[in-house]
Amino acid sequence: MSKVKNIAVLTSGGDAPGMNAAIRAIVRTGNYFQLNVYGVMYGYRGLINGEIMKMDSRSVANIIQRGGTILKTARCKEFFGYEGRQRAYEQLKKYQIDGLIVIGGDGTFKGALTFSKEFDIPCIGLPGTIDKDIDGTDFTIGFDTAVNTAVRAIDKIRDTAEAHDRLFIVEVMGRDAGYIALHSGIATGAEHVLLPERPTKIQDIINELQANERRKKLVNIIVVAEGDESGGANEVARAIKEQLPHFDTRVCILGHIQRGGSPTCMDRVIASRLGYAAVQALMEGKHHNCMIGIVNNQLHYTPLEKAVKARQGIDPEWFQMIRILAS
Ligand SMILES: Nc1ncnc2c1ncn2[C@@H]1O[C@H](COP(=O)(O)OP(=O)(O)OP(=O)(O)O)[C@@H](O)[C@H]1O
Ligand SMILES: O=P(O)(O)OC[C@H]1O[C@](O)(CO)[C@@H](O)[C@@H]1O
Ligand SMILES: [Mg+2]
Repeated sequence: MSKVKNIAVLTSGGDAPGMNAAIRAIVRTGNYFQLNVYGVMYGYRGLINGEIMKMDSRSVANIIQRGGTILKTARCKEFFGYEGRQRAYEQLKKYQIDGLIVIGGDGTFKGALTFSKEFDIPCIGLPGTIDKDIDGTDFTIGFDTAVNTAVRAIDKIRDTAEAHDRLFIVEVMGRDAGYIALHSGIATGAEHVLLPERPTKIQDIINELQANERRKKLVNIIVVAEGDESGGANEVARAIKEQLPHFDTRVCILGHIQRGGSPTCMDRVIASRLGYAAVQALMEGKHHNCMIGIVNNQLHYTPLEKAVKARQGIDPEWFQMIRILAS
């Protein structure tokens, strides 16, 4: 018999499509096993301020297909301080909550780790971020939707680039990670992909653009991750225009459209599996203070201290492939 009776769930950091599917899975699994499930509004801010409500199966009806998060989200400065976390703990005590599920990125997990150590509250993390920048999981809730949104947008940009023989520099999200850029760039046949994981050599790109011009290849798409050290699409455009002023160059920053929208099937399935597993982990008293991810299609449990920002080395072969396939 599970000792856990009352659990809470919150979403924190940037929203990600599929968070609602995870909330739904948590509430329905919890209710099925006769737990009380509380939803905390606005992430850690709502925990500190006591914006907590009981949820039941009907309160999560018709949300699996919706982007955003019905619990809303926030980035909360007070939670960085002990006093804020103590206030949060008092709220959990008030509702007799004995397990907390946090859905967010690496920052959210750092907060949960400190909180669980200080106040002995079991926490489970679920990776919810479009950036896919977390160790211990092959996928994060939201990445697949975001990257598909970027692909659809870049396909449209290519149409107009083709019509005008233009160079387009498209900036995609990814604060410190280039996964959205890498995958959307490959999937749209981009000529270049610039990522924070690899130093950008603008001069090499300029040389290749000139070589393309000589062989009458006049349409070029460069996908830049916002976190690339070159400073983003505007900076790349400025550097290129200095040497190639005759190129008809445009910049498009995709921005937050990548965070919204109905989650893909893949994100809904990942979120449902992870939400279901999170409740089971709390009930079984196993894997406390772990993030649950998916590795090789199996659930994978990573201690929160190791569920940190991932910066994978990207094999240089990928970049060679991008150049060959775009030639
Ligand atoms: N070191 C920390 N100690 C306590 N709380 C933290 C810490 N780091 C982050 N948090 C809490 O987690 C919140 C979310 O973190 P952050 O803004 O880094 O987003 P994230 O979870 O990494 O998601 P994403 O990067 O996808 O937007 C912070 O606003 C803060 O409340
Ligand atoms: O919406 P905000 O708070 O400006 O955050 C933007 C950041 O969040 C992310 O979308 C991740 O959630 C990053 O790709 C981006 O740098
Ligand atoms: Mg983060």
